[in-house]
Amino acid sequence: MTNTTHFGYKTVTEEEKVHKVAEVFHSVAAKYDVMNDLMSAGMHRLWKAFTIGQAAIRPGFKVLDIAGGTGDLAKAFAKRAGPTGEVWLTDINESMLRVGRDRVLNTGISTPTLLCDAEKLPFPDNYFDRVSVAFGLRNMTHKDVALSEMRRVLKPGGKLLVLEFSKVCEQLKKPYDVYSFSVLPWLGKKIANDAESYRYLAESIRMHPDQDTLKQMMQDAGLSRVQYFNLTAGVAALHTGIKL
Ligand SMILES: C[S@@+](CC[C@H](N)C(=O)[O-])C[C@H]1O[C@@H](n2cnc3c(N)ncnc32)[C@H](O)[C@@H]1O
Repeated sequence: MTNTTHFGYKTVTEEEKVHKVAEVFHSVAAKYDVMNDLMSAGMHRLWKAFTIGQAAIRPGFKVLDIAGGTGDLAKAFAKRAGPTGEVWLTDINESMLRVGRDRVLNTGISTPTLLCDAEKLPFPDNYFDRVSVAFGLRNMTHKDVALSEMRRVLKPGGKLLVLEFSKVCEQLKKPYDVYSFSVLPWLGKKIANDAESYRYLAESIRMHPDQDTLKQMMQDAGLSRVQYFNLTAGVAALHTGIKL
């Protein structure tokens, strides 16, 4: 039997979802950074700065950034881990990873870069001090499998950080819906000539588990001391958990 899942509001086979997500990120890779700044009015930088603070990377740390895309987190982590550290920039999508690798290299930092699926991480057990995933989990087909993989590769005492769009507070719901379903696709069309990918973005955010559901999923994956921080009234949330 073919398993189905969702791609935004559409029901698709799991295989179709993987292809469709790949198409979205091949299509947006070149304009991804400028669109991020425009769509969030630069706020994604603050959310990432908060995540970097919570990661508390020390020199020598081994860090894995999953679905790292254009490399914002990996770049910041590599600066903090220093020459004795090891920071991996990974993503399933070659177009995104290529942009990320070049951006990181342009800052004079060299990080290992690897094309890989979060659901099958090619790393040993108990290897990393920190694992991060920013705005990536939403696109994964088997989020439970990906979260277990993230836990597996963490060292005991290591920390997982999941930054993702989340559920906004009630007062913001209406204006946020108007913005997401009208302004976002329009901006996508104007800037990246791709309204569809940005419609998918809005839909996939609505389909993503809310703060408490994701917290439970992280606990189910075996993480402890799971907590979350709402950012910009829940537009995004950072979840953290420890592998004991
Ligand atoms: C919205 S981008 C986020 C990029 C970057 N982390 C950031 O915060 O700007 C989502 C990324 O998730 C990646 N992705 C989707 N499914 C994945 C999977 N199963 N394994 C690894 N990466 C995946 C996509 O290729 C894409 O680069």
